Amino acid sequence: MNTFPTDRTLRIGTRSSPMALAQAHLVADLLRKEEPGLQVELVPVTTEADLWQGDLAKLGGKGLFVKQIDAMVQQGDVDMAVHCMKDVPGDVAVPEGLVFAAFLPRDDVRDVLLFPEGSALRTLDDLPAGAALATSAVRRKAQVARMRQDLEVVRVRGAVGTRIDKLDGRKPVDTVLDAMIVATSGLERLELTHRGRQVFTVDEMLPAVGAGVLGLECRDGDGPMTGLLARLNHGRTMAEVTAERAMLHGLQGHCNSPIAGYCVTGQDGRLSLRGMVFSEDGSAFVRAHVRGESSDPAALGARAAAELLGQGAREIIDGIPH
Ligand SMILES: NCc1[nH]cc(CCC(=O)O)c1CC(=O)O
Repeated sequence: MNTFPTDRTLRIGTRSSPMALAQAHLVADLLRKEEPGLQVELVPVTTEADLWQGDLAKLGGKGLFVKQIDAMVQQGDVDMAVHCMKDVPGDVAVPEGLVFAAFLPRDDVRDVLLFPEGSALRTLDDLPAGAALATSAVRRKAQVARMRQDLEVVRVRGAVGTRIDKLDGRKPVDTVLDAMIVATSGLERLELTHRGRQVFTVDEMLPAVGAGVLGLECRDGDGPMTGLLARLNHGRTMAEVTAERAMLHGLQGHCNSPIAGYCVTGQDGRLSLRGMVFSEDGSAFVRAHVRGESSDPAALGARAAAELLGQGAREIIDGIPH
């Protein structure tokens, strides 16, 4: 078995948000368990995208959260990065010289509805007409509109904890918020699961490509590092994420295009991939459900994309301003 040099400190580049730090700590613990005595150091960075409170599209759009950290890995400032695969753009290749050497077993992929602290409300149906529902994800907005057309969807950005502070009125907002949707796995990583009320089924709200998956990225040519990370890889999750991301790549969306994609491995070991592309308000959408062997997840993703495009996904994507 490949061992990591004992005289080398492993540096993990991470965003400085509480969720990102929790993820980096989790990975550091897993690495130390794998390689007892390993020296691990976290290098927190506040990215430009974290500082910017406006519309992300105006700052350069997708991938901003990961770009700065990727550059640090490329330059050798750090040895590796932990990324939420949901935040890693799927329309472009992984940056030059970098590789995802491992994916951790997938966490809960479902989205969950929260209410302000102390609220007696429990479900989306409990909200009165015109209530302000916070989310900045176009995918969530489109799918919520399919369940409730009468809500006002409000964009709220920032780290998950900050968003919840806004929901509870601890941080200022332009609009008083009546409810909010976040990722279940995000709540778990912040130890805030008790705040979740209605957990949406994947049929009600199809997850984002890569939801609930942490990817461990390092330099392609760093043998000891890729060798160590490979030992943490979860093969089934890797196949599922590869299929979803191949679908996303085939669709070539933009940062305002609501796209959902979710692949699971069946009892028989075969992959089952569902994909959907929505118009902004969810009133128009296309969907595909394809199955295939886990040995070629990228082909399955390409097939899902082709099917969605055949149903008019391009027109829906191009019809949304960006
Ligand atoms: N866009 C931010 C982001 N990126 C990943 C997660 C949650 C964890 C995950 O799905 O991997 C979140 C928070 C959220 O969407 O509520």
